Amino acid sequence: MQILTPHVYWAQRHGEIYLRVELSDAKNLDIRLQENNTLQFRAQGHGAKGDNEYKFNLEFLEPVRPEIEHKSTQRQVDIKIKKQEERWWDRLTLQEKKPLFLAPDFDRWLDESDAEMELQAKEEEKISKISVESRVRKDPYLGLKKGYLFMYNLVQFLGFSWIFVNMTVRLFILGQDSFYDTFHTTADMMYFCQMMAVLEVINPLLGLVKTGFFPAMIQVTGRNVILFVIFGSLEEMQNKPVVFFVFYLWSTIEIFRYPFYMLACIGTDWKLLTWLRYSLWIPLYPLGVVAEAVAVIQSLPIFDETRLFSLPLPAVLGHSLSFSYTLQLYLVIMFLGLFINFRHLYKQRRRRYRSRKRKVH
Ligand SMILES: CCCCCCCCCCCCC[C@@H](O)CC(=O)SCCNC(=O)CCNC(=O)[C@H](O)C(C)(C)COP(=O)(O)OP(=O)(O)OC[C@H]1O[C@@H](n2cnc3c(N)ncnc32)[C@H](O)[C@@H]1OP(=O)(O)O
Repeated sequence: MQILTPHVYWAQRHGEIYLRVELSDAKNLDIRLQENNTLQFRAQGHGAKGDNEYKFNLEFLEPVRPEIEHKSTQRQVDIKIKKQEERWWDRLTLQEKKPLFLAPDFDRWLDESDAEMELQAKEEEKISKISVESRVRKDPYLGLKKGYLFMYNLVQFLGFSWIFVNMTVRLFILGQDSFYDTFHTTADMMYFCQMMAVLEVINPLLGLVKTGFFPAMIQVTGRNVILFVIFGSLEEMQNKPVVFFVFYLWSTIEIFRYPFYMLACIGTDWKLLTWLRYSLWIPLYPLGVVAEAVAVIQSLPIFDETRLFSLPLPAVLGHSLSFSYTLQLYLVIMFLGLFINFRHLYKQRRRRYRSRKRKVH
């Protein structure tokens, strides 16, 4: 048998040398480092000149470690050698003239600055992994917290879905007639969901979620004023079509927001659901505030008439101060609340899409 030289391709990193020997189905591999820092390769296989014995020697530019890793596949033999010192080499071999059988491995090739960036990225990844692991280790109740949040979001999702489906089915069957008894058919579930929603103000206070306390407070208080004070305490309001629009707008966002949070609890993210959670509020929030404002305005004469919640006044100032004045002030606060939460949601949307874009590049 003739002894031939295979084609050898090489690339380096600061700490390693990679060699790719073009020899398929290599057998009887004998790869060793000789004392003079020379790699000796010998094997039988199928190379450029067919089935044969192939060999080559490479005397490295700088000292390498004696342990050599190699893997023979059907197509090639991959060799990894560790440098004694982590340093960029100007060339592979001690002899200046490049051996004819040796060429750069362009699949693996990086120049020094690219290799440095790769090294840096690996370091950063290692550091962030360590910090995530230590954060997880630091909080022994993380599983419990996630479990609680998951259950909370699931219950809210089921509640609002029930309201949404119920209203939609009734709308298809009864048409506009369904507007008038929305309250009687769905109020109990809405009471339950909105009472539970108070937890959304408590959760950020306990550090369970990253939500700001103030936006959550505005959201929950705003809705509960409408539900419990305007609709709940005035029977005259309960069969007005405005109830339908308010409940429909509230539940439309929630059937997307809560599943989005459920997925976040298990570290999952569905692009379409995320987009809906961070986009649907753009039309729904102003519409919701307008519907709520209509409900408040419609309730003003009823409060004037019934004197419900009116404030007793000394006789010289008149009989009592109607609750409708408080509600007129509330109308102004409502649009202030709309502005604060609209800005908050806009920032959350920008933060979400900006950080995702950064992750992609
Ligand atoms: C002080 C008293 C003031 C009283 C003032 C009264 C004035 C009231 C006027 C207000 C008008 C209200 C009108 C309103 O009722 C109309 C409507 O609702 S119409 C329908 C449309 N509505 C909406 O779209 C709003 C829906 N609501 C919300 O989006 C939230 O309630 C809000 C607080 C506004 C914003 O949510 P948040 O700040 O939580 O943003 P994110 O969703 O981005 O979440 C931030 C991170 O926290 C994680 N998180 C949050 N909650 C949970 C949870 N339950 N479970 C798990 N994880 C949660 C979330 O995943 C984010 O994490 P990361 O940053 O890692 O992604």
